[in-house]
Amino acid sequence: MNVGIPSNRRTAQAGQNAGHARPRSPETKTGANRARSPALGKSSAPNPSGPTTRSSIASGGPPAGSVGSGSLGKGAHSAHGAQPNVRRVTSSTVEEIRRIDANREQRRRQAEEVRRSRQEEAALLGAQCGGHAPDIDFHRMIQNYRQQNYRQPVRFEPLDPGAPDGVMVCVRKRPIMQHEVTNSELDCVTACNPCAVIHETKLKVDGITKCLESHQFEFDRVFDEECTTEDVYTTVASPIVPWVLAKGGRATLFAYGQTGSGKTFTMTGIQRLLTEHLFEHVRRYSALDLTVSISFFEIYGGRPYDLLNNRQRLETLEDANNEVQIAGLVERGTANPQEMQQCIDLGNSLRTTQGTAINRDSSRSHAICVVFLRKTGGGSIHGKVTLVDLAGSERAADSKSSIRQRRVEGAQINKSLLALKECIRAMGDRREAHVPFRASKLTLVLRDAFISRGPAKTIMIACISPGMASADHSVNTLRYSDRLKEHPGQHPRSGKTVEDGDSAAGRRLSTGIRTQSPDRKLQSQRRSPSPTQERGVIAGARQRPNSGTVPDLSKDEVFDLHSEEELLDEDLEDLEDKHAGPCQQGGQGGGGPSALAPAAQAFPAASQAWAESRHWEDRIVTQHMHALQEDARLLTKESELLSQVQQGAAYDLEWYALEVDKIVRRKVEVYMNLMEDLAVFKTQLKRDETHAGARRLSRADARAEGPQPAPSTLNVPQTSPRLQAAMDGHPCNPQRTPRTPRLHAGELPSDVR
Ligand SMILES: Nc1ncnc2c1ncn2[C@@H]1O[C@H](COP(=O)(O)OP(=O)(O)OP(=O)(O)O)[C@@H](O)[C@H]1O
Repeated sequence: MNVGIPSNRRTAQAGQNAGHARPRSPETKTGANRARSPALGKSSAPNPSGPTTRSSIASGGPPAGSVGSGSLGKGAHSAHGAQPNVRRVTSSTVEEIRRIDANREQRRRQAEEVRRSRQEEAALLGAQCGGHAPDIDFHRMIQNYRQQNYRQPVRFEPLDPGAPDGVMVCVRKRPIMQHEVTNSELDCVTACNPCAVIHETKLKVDGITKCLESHQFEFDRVFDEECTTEDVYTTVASPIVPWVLAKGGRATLFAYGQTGSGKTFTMTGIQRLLTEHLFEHVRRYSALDLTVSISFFEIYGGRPYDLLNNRQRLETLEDANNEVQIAGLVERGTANPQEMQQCIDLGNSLRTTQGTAINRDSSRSHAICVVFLRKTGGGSIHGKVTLVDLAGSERAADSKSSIRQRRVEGAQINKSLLALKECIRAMGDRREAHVPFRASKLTLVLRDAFISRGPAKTIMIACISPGMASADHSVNTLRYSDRLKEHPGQHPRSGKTVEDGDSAAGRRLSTGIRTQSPDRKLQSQRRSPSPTQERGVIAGARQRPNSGTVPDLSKDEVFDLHSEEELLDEDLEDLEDKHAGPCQQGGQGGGGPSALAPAAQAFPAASQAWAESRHWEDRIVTQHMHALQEDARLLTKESELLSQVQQGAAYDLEWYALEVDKIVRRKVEVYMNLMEDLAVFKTQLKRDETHAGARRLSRADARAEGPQPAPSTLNVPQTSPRLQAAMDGHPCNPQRTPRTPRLHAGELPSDVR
């Protein structure tokens, strides 16, 4: 009601409202509401029943037709003396309508413009990426971050091996690869020496709004994708050569990182460059009278194999001085760079590689190339350079896409990498009296490289992939590397996460070992430790919780490692037997034919179940991947639909509702199918477990009683309580849940209908 408001103030207010998109005043609201009434459309027509003003209604005047303008005003003015008010209210209402229309039109134009420019940008980006445009919004966010935080990279100064710092950590980012571009992946790593930033792309809790989480780290040197291996060598490795010669020191250089991140690429380059450089310096230091020799071996599945001797299986022994010796390891003398390079090439060609989901040519072992500088004649070691190309750390998800053997390898690799980290950290921590070298074969054979009587230097090159799909793994790699630099009484100097901060859970991830759920932990605790557990330092840490042997290994991690190890014991036996090459047959500990073969002969049902399980294992992972991809596609569609409606571009709400309905139905269908397959898979797993139990029992019987009992006389053991509990409690347990019928497109399950 405008009663009591001076007319001149109301006019001014109406003028203001027309000019600015401000919240409506009560009067403009009234005007707008009235404007929507059909009567308003006829306002210019003469009104026979006479005009009515708001003041007249307020004052109890006669009700009449709609508010109008033009001729309408005269009678009203003469009758009630209120025409100026009518004109003003009317004109403000019309103006309000016009303003609303104009605003809407402007919003529509703006939305259209944004859409067009987004499309143009996506097309441009798509053209740059060979038709596979990555997510344009994330692309913009990363570009904005780079623009806003740009600073000149610090020049690459060669590392000083004489510096007191324990471990030097450098990072190398490889260029984005064609297969990543084809998968529409974004480059989500900003490398600017000495900083490395990983941008993780995320959706907020509403599931639609995109946001960027940037993890910042600082290292001794950070090499971007433009840097060549020569740059890395000159900065990181070349200062080591004169230092080793002059000081008689021992230098160890690691390449660490996710599978496919460029470790082998970097390490083979360093090996090649070192060959020339080393001989050059040996000539320069001719007064020392040194010879160069080389050993090259790999650790696969926890066992060393000689790469310069046809992959002969080796044994690690400890001598009277507690020094680890690798019995039978060949050491080849090399007179010139060419000979040394030939040895290196031979070793690299014999290394165990396999195609994985991430890398077509993935190294599945730790390759250790040791270059000795020995006194001519005397044979004592003057200096030593150890180049370690570590096997790629993996997420469980990466290895799941491969066969079981890859998973077992992956678990072994992660276990040894965890042990390596703990050793390096324990050495850096002066409070640590004990360094857990026995935790893995890798650390055991490297013990000599770490604890030598003379000067020693350790350098880690952390390799990271730039792809968005690897972002979480790259963060883990950098956290792992960052923590190598921690020293007592100091805070970690970087590893800052913009937004959420560095959560404990995130830190745990950096160990490469999953954290257990409380249930699983409890189950692990209940189980008695296996003999293998009691060997390593992890077992020691468990027995002496206060000894500080493994300083920050959380209990979760310890238990996880144990259960993982326990689960893998059987598999590793098979794996090692399978891996033994022809050269090992009949040799020391030679595996001979695969251990699976006799078992398969003895238990045809077991081998069939095993084969079926492998089939289902692959199938379930593929199905899950497809479900996720479909879900992601639907989510994108859903968010586009929603934003269209929110921007007012889609007016057909019926169409909108139909589209949403279609999307939701499809989602239900996809996940119901997956659940159905999961139910079958769980049955397979149970059968698998039963057969494995039978095999274990048979082996134990054979060992205890001599001849192996006939399969028909076997007592098939019950499924383990752990698996039974897991299956009983799981919604997909086929015994508990009736098998869901496969849905056809557009059909809804009965409980959803
Ligand atoms: N800096 C680089 N420049 C160009 N290509 C690179 C670079 N780094 C790695 N690559 C390429 O990336 C691919 C994977 O690299 P590489 O095999 O070295 O990875 P990796 O970390 O050793 O993997 P894995 O642990 O699985 O053995 C190879 O094709 C390699 O040529």
